[in-house]
Amino acid sequence: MKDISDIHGHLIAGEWQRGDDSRPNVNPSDTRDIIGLYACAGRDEVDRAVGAARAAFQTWAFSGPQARHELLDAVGTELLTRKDEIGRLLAREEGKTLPEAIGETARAGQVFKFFAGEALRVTGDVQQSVRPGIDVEVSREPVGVIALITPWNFPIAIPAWKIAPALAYGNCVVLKPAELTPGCAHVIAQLLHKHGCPPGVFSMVMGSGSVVGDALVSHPDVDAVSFTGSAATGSRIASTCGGLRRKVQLEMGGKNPMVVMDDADLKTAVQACLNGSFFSTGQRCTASSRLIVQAGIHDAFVQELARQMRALRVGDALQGDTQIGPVVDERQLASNLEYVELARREASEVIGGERLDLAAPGFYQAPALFLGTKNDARINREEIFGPCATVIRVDDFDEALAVANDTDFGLSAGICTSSLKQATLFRRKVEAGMVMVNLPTAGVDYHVPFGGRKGSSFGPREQGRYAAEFYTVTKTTYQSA
Ligand SMILES: NC(=O)C1=CN([C@@H]2O[C@H](COP(=O)(O)OP(=O)(O)OC[C@H]3O[C@@H](n4cnc5c(N)ncnc54)[C@H](OP(=O)(O)O)[C@@H]3O)[C@@H](O)[C@H]2O)C=CC1
Ligand SMILES: O=C(O)CCC(=O)C(=O)O
Repeated sequence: MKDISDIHGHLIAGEWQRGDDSRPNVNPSDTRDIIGLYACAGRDEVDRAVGAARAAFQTWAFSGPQARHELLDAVGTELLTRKDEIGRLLAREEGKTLPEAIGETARAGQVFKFFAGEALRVTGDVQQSVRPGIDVEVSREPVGVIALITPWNFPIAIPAWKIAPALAYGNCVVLKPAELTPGCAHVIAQLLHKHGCPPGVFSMVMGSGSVVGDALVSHPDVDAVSFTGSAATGSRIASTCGGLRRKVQLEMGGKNPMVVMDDADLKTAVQACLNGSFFSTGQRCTASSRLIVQAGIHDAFVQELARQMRALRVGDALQGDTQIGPVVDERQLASNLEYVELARREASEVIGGERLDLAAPGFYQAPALFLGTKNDARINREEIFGPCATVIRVDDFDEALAVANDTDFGLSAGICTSSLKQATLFRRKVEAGMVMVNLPTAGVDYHVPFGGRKGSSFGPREQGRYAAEFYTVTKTTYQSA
């Protein structure tokens, strides 16, 4: 029988609340390892959290920047100081390797510190009126109560890059982390609580998307929703928010192209693709999932990439020599394996991709390359979200660019080339929110905008000072002098 005192509770109105339902947080590297029990909320908890946020809003909105700066800075400092320990928890609950997990925790710390600075730099405009004797001021104000819904693949960085700007600009927050990975979000909640976040300013309610997520998105007292996750859930949230005329920001999937031109440095191109396609087990919305390779370099590139891919060590995320951790859970692994089966029909050759049975029971999969594919095949249209990349052979730059842009998504795009002309043309013409030249499509900075075009994103950008567009509303004031 489970002991209720062991359950990690929700944070609502400044208090830890357990309820009586909970779910085990399972280590995907070794399913015998249960990290802890985490509470599962229902609609009542959501109501209480939103109510507490509404009640706290007027005070927090007018609290001034110093308190916000100090809170965010303290949380950022502690995340950085404890990055090894928290990174270990992240690797244990999500399955990315320890260095990746520690790096992500450090990134979350930097995000908090960045927005601690932004809290001191909320600016507006003073303009001259077209009418004499009138001053015009454009100022930014907080939006209100913001619901944040986050996925499992970046369980600390994504909550951080939504919570920190929301609080910096004076909003109150209710966070619902992914049910698969609540541990890191729970740590952020602990730190906000510990460093004096006033009751109701930040609440965290754990549980399933269909209950807690849905209750939050449709709650009458929520003013805005920021979501990262699948395109299907994102579309559903967009229609609910549209109907309610509620501000919404969506970060969804990608089918990111990486173009490799004949004149690319082979070593650079292979490294960029190895990293972009397979690191973090391919579970990144910025992963390079379509490798678009010019005919002249194609065979040498594929041979070298396949050789290095096969040499990648798949294993327990916490083991020092592991390069590719497990897939996050059985459902995601089953979905990846279905795509491998589909690739057997749609590609001319499949390398790797099989389920691996290692010493510990976990969700292990060998990285996979699907060769000789056509861009209209399903494996090139749908986001797989696993350690799988397709290869599409093209004749020249124009064809590479056309294939790169022929997708419903538009998050990140890369090119490997030594030609300044081709790099420049690609930067200008590719339909993506982020472009990488001689770099992996995944792996971004914490202080500049993040987001895409077409089916990948909706609403204003996340991160950097551009985050203010979503987390504030402008007010234009006219005053007779
Ligand atoms: N762009 C990205 O970064 C990500 C993309 N994905 C893509 O999505 C696929 C499925 O992953 P999955 O985790 O199921 O993604 P989801 O879109 O289902 O989950 C993302 C978040 O939304 C929540 N959610 C689910 N349903 C609803 C709902 N009806 N209303 C409100 N919130 C909801 C989830 O809660 P809960 O998990 O608790 O049910 C989670 O917190 C992956 O295979 C991948 O292709 C997934 C994760 C991240
Ligand atoms: O590539 C990165 O660094 C970020 C990717 C990301 O945010 C995502 O996959 O959701």
